[in-house]
Formats: sequence, structure tokens, C-alpha cells
Amino acid sequence: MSIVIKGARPYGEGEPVDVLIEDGVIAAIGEVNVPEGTEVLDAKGQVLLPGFVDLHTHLREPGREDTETIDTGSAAAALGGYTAVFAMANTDPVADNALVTDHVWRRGQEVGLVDVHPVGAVTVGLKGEKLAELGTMAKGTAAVRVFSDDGVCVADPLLMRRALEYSSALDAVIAQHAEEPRLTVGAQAHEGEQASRLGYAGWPASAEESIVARDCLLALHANARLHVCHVSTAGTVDVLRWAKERGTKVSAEVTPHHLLLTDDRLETYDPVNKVNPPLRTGGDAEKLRAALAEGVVDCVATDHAPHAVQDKDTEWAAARPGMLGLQTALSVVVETMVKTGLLDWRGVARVMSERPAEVGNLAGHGRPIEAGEPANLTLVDPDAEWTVRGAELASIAANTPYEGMRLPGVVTATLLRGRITAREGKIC
Ligand SMILES: NC(=O)N[C@@H](CC(=O)O)C(=O)O
Ligand SMILES: [Zn+2]
Ligand SMILES: [Zn+2]
Repeated sequence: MSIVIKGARPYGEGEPVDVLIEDGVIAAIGEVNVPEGTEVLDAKGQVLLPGFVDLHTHLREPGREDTETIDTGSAAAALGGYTAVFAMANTDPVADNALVTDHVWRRGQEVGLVDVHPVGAVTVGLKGEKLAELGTMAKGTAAVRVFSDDGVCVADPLLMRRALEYSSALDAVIAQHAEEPRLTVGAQAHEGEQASRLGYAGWPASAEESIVARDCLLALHANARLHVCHVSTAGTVDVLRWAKERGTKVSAEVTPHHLLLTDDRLETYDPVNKVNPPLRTGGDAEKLRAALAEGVVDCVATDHAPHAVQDKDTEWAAARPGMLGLQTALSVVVETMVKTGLLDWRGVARVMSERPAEVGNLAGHGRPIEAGEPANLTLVDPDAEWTVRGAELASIAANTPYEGMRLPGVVTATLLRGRITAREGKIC
């Protein structure tokens, strides 16, 4: 089992080199001796990166297999350049016990396109009332290391404190959907000019920022690790900076859509733009880009949220929040961060692979492209462009906000432990 990637540029740097992969591991880089019968993957000078890691994916299995399954979601992930994803716990039944988390892990391994790491729920049934058995999920086959009630906030400060204390003993992290529910009752859109004009109840920035500030204090006092899901406001960036300066073990993610899209989109009334947290202002997006470049926001996570037509193609208030993200993430990062000069390809590797692997505690992903390292790799054509068509994406659902958009950067191959999982837009 050997493959040679011919003429790739690791991190987009230097002259093209050959990368020999044997038994799932990078065997040599540079002038390599290619054994007889080695499969050749011609990289044509394209950019070679460590396989991407998504800390925040909704795969909808079990419960809503009409919108996504571990199978179809894994395909979308591989086509998007991912080698590992974290599947959120807001399934039906909820992933609040080892039976469900171990199923998700095993099913992901059976499909074999990406490592699907289940996120365990923090509270039983995501109800925010009592802690789930984090320990049994951590000790199961899936070895859960990320816990989250994403979709809802762990709003009770005492419960959040206990969750942080408990998780630190497990070397795990609590990923918080930061939304003070008392401040977002009935909310439909970012509280601002657009929402006022369109008559939507607002989701104020402070509903996010107040929870992030509270949780940073709780994490600092518990000496525990906190991860902030889908950061969406400029104010949250300030809170994160302050908390990090004080030595809080906090990490944060931003979604591609919060980097690119703004609440100007609401004018169309198209619920494809409805998402939690809501699309914010241009000023917020600009500050999020700068924070990601600087490292105050650690990484990009998709919050890939497939929804059925009947749950999305409705009047605004009835539509479910969320949008697809796995196959468009890299391109949106190229558009917002690379083309703008905010990140080079090393930076892309950092925010799409290395940092998320560290936050999620994955030993085999987000590793340097060096001999002896696992061959979890993504090949990107930096000069190519493509047009997004929801119906052509691998997900069952088609709710992409980028429909018809032309985006830069094409994933041309993904390798999981030396096996090609996706090549030229097709699953292998
Ligand atoms: N982001 C969303 O708008 N929706 C997510 C839940 C979540 O991430 O909060 C979903 O599960 O659909
Ligand atoms: Zn969320
Ligand atoms: Zn989510």
C-alpha cells in the first residue's frame, strides 16, 4: 500500500516536491525512491495541507436521516478536504450516553471517509437540568473529549461550573453555544438596523458576549478548558482577548458564514440565511477576520447544519436556523482570509487543521507534513474556482447560502491515513 504525491507544495511554499506514503504514514519527502507498483497522484504544483478538522458538524444521525447521515456527511467532509469531524450531540436520541456516542464513532469508522468523533451532550437530553454521564462517554470506544449542548446554551451557571470541573478531570473540553436565552426570546435576526426595518425580534450581541464573559470566568476559576462555538460578534473578540491575557484556557471558533456574510442578506427574506447565531454586521465580520488572523479566534468550524426543504423553505419565523458548510468552508476561507492577505497557507493549516485538532485532543490529525507523520492530507488547487450548486453537494439537504456563487480554491484530493477518500470532486 504505497502512494506517491508527485509535485506538491507543502503549505504552498517552495518548489514542488514528491511525497511518498507507505502504510498510511508519510515515508519520505523530496527526492524519493518510488517502489514498483506505487500509485501516483499528480499534484501539478498544488498546495498540500494537513487534512482539515471540523470541531462543529451536525450529521443528523440518529434521528433526521432524511437530511444527512454519517455516510453522506462523511462524503461531504471528505470532498471538503476534511479528515476528521466532530459530530454534534443534538440528534434524536440525543448523544448524551455512550450507546449513542459509540454508535456514531463506529458508524463513522465503517464508512471510512473521515474520522467521526462524537461530541457528547453536557446535560441529559440537552435540557440543561442535570449533567449527562460525561465519564462513561469519555471511557467508551469513542473516547469522547468534547462535550456540548450545541443548539442550546448551558444557561445555568452552576451547571456550567460543574460541567467545567467534571470535564477538566477527564481532560475534556466544554464547547458552549453562547446564547443567554432570556435575551433571545423570539429572536429572529441580529438586533440592529436590518431587523428593525424588517420587523424581526432581535438577537442582541450581548446575549452572546455575556455568556462568553461568564464562562471564561468560570473556566478560569475551575482551571478548566472552555471552547466557544461560532463566535459572531466584535464584542466577543474583545472578551476573548481579555480572558486569554488573564490565562484562561479558552479557545474559540468562527464559521465561514460569519466571516463572509452579513445581515444585509436578510433583505431577500430567504430563510437560507437564517442561522444561529445570526449573521451580524460588516463590522463584526471584519473584526472576526482580523481575530482569526491574529489567533484570538483559534480556528474555523463549519457548523454544517443540514435541514429538510419543509423545515427551511417556509416563512422566515417558521424556518429552522442553520446552513450547510463542509464543502464550501475552504473556499470561503480562501475568499475572506487568503485573497485578502490575512492568512497564508501556513495560516490556513493552522486554523483549519492544527488548532482544531489540538482543541479536540486528536493525536493523529493536524500534524506537520513530515516523514513519520500520519498521511492525513488535503491537496488544494489555489487558482481554480467553482460555482456552488446545493443540489450537487454530497449532503442530502441542499441549504447552502452560497448557491450560484463563484468561489476560489478547489479541494482536488483528500487522503485519510494514506488512502484517497476524495479525488477531483468524487468520493473514492
Ligand atoms: N447553527 C444553527 O443555526 N443550527 C444548528 C444548531 C446550532 O449550531 O446552534 C442546528 O443544529 O441546526
Ligand atoms: Zn450553536
Ligand atoms: Zn451547531
